[in-house]
Amino acid sequence: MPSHLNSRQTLRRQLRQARRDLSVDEQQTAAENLLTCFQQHFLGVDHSPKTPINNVALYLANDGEISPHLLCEHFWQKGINTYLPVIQNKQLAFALYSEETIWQENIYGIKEPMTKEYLPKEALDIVLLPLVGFDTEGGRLGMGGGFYDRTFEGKKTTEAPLLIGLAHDCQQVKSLPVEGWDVPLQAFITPTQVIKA
Ligand SMILES: Nc1nc2c(c(=O)[nH]1)N(C=O)[C@@H](CNc1ccc(C(=O)N[C@@H](CCC(=O)O)C(=O)O)cc1)CN2
Ligand SMILES: Nc1ncnc2c1ncn2[C@@H]1O[C@H](COP(=O)(O)OP(=O)(O)OP(=O)(O)O)[C@@H](O)[C@H]1O
Repeated sequence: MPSHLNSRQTLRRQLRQARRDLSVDEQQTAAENLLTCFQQHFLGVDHSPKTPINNVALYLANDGEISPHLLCEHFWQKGINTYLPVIQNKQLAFALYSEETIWQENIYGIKEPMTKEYLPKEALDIVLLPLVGFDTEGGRLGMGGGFYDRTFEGKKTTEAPLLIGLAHDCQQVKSLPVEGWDVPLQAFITPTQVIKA
């Protein structure tokens, strides 16, 4: 195996362990500070978004990932529609997430909405992505399925949606080994900082 792929695997293992080592209390505090950080950077003084947001994709936290559930509550209060990824032909489709959602589990045991209705991905304003590691250049290391990369392959940074990674601070690395298929993200939000790539 080429050494850069090997180092990707090693990094993935170390960074997954680091986020799984966080306590329940640390996870709760991280989720609260993530919401504060998001609000400070994406909302104007009057608490409305600086640019209108209608549709946001997020995820259900798994394997120590920082949880966007407080962001989700905030979106629901604002009448913003939220969507969750559903694995479809090695890509992701985005299904509405509401109080009425009926669930199924994907092959990794992560809950997904059970539906055949998806929002075209271009109609999403923001996608909040889970990640294992990130760097300040927009580099993202995921779980290794390549799902987000396949889904947004070829998307220009000026085209919707805005891709924003959510992470614990312990998931930041100096520089990630980049692969040709990696889709760069526009920003990362952690409990303490917003990093624009
Ligand atoms: N919360 C969340 N949802 C998500 C993602 C994610 O990273 N986080 N995904 C982002 O793409 C997709 C799922 N991708 C995943 C890829 C690998 C594993 C995983 O646990 N792999 C195991 C091996 C499991 C097996 O092969 O049976 C492992 O590496 O330990 C989980 C999710 C869609 N939904
Ligand atoms: N656009 C693409 N077309 C075909 N294969 C792809 C594409 N993007 C990624 N892959 C494949 O997916 C595999 C996993 O990629 P990678 O390790 O970058 O996933 P990841 O970003 O960590 O995962 P995820 O986005 O699911 O969290 C790679 O071996 C690569 O061959």
